[in-house]
Amino acid sequence: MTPAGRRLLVGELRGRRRPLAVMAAWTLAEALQAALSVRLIAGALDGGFLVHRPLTGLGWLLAFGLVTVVGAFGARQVYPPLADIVEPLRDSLTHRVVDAALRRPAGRAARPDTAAVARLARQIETVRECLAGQLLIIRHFAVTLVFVLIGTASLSPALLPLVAGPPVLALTAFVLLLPRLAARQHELLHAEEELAARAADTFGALRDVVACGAVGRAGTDLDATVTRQLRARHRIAALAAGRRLTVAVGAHLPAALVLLAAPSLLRDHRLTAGQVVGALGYLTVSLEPALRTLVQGLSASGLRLSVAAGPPTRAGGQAGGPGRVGVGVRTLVQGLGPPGLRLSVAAERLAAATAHQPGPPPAPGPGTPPAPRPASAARRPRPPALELTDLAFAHQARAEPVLGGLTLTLAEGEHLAVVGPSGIGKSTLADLLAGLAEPTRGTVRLRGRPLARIAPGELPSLRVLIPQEAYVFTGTLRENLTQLRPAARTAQLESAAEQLGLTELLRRTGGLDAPLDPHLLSAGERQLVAATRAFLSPAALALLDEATSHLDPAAEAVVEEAFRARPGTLLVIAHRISSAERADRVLLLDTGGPVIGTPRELAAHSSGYRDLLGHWTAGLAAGER
Ligand SMILES: Nc1ncnc2c1ncn2[C@@H]1O[C@H](COP(=O)(O)OP(=O)(O)OP(=O)(O)O)[C@@H](O)[C@H]1O
Repeated sequence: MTPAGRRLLVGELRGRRRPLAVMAAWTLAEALQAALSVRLIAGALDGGFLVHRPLTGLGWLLAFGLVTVVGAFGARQVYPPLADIVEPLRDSLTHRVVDAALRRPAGRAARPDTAAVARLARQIETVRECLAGQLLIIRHFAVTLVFVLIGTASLSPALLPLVAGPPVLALTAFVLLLPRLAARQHELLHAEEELAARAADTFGALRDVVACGAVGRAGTDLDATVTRQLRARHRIAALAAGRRLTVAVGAHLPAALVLLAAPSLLRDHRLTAGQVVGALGYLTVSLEPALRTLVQGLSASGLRLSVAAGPPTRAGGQAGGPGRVGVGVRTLVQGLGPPGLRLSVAAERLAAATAHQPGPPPAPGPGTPPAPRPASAARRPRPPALELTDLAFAHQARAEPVLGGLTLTLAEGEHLAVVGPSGIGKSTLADLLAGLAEPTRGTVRLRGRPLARIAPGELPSLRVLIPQEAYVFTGTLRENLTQLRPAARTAQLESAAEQLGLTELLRRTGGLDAPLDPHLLSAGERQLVAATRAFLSPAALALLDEATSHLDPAAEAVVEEAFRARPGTLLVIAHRISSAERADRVLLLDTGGPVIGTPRELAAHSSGYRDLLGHWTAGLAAGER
């Protein structure tokens, strides 16, 4: 247990001396039964029924019944003081955690943590339940062991060495095993959290995964995480087998030794049949269940306690060394790391489903010669970069269409901003242009080619979509940035990083070839990586769907300026007014129908655009943007 954890628990328990003392007193009453019951049965046999004095035997049994009632009453009375210990502990922990959480400064969270309250309650419940369980288990075992030893010695001192040695040996082995079990438990939790985080990242950024043709890579990543979790589970299963051995050595071995020694001890009149039955009773009825409960309880609820309140794990935002068992108040306050969500099956299926999917053919590199054009093509005027004709889309045949017939042409090199109220269909438009959704009616043409006739594998070389939820995979920054242009040289990568404002991240993470852990990046940094990857792609059409929403306005301007300067056409679904105002033209999607014009024209003639400007400006004034 870490010093912080020990301090927390000791501090909490110190204030509860009285209930602890009451609990100890009732424990003694409960233990009286364990200590006397077998002795009384042996007395009934040896002093009563075996010597043909049934009334004496019944007297012993009556005493046995009384002791059992006292023991049961004692067992019942243990719970009120236990509640007096753990219930205030829960209140105290909740108070400390909430207090610390409220005082914590708002940082640049990697992503919003909406489940924090539920996790907080669960972690505290775990600590409370496990602490109560631990107190009961340890108290019960200690009392049982002492009274089993005293009871056995009172039956026959000759049995004591046979009964005392193995439990002590087993306990020592178990105590030595506990830290390794704890370490394995942490390892498993870590693997489960990593899997949950990776699955959430991948599923959350599925649009980006598909848009940048990284389905195979995402599947491989998930597969590796699933394998790590499986290995951790195997390791913990192997260690868990050691717990059964502990019970066998601690309780079954002494019973076997008593049975082996009994014939010679009976022959030498150093032992009676009743004493043999009594000793076996102590071992099988009292010691074995107490030891089994201790071993299972400590390695299950004890490790749960250590994990619930132990060091934070990587997915929780901090490195935590395995094997550090403890109730860290800092962890309770800060961490409350993501629960080990059991997504392994889903992730395994995804990995299996994507393992054989063919990826897109490699995008042409900078040095790739352009495809030969037919002689007649040289004479034809260059087609527009993007042409939408009567484009309509509905999610279902009888559903209200999201887009109802949009016609629009974008020239090569043009910069269009798309604006409109939430839910009007901006992302749907981006999906249609990226080929991720099929129009219900109308056509999309990229440089004159109908999108519907372009093979999916060719799409990444023609258009690139950067959605709000960016996909960054484990590997190096170089691998992430060259996903869409594998042949990009270091100088190109560095220049792109410079233009998009990624240099600081490059420096912090240790350069292009240093390992990159996506979970250590903020949402904005992930967007920067995705934007730089898209910037480097050979696609002439870049579609930014609120792709810079997690960046501040200055960083957003840097990214958009870089894309404006890049050869090709730019369509930005605007997140801020500044973004729309930078564009050559603005497409307003509104309930009254689409309107297009320069920012100035729309401000002058479109009441819908003016409404949006007002909304944005009010937001700015309120400090929202
Ligand atoms: N899979 C779906 N099935 C049915 N309706 C959907 C589905 N996905 C989106 N919609 C609906 O389609 C409409 C357009 O959604 P879309 O995400 O394109 O809007 P948006 O303008 O991008 O919104 P926002 O600015 O909030 O991102 C919304 O009303 C949305 O609820």
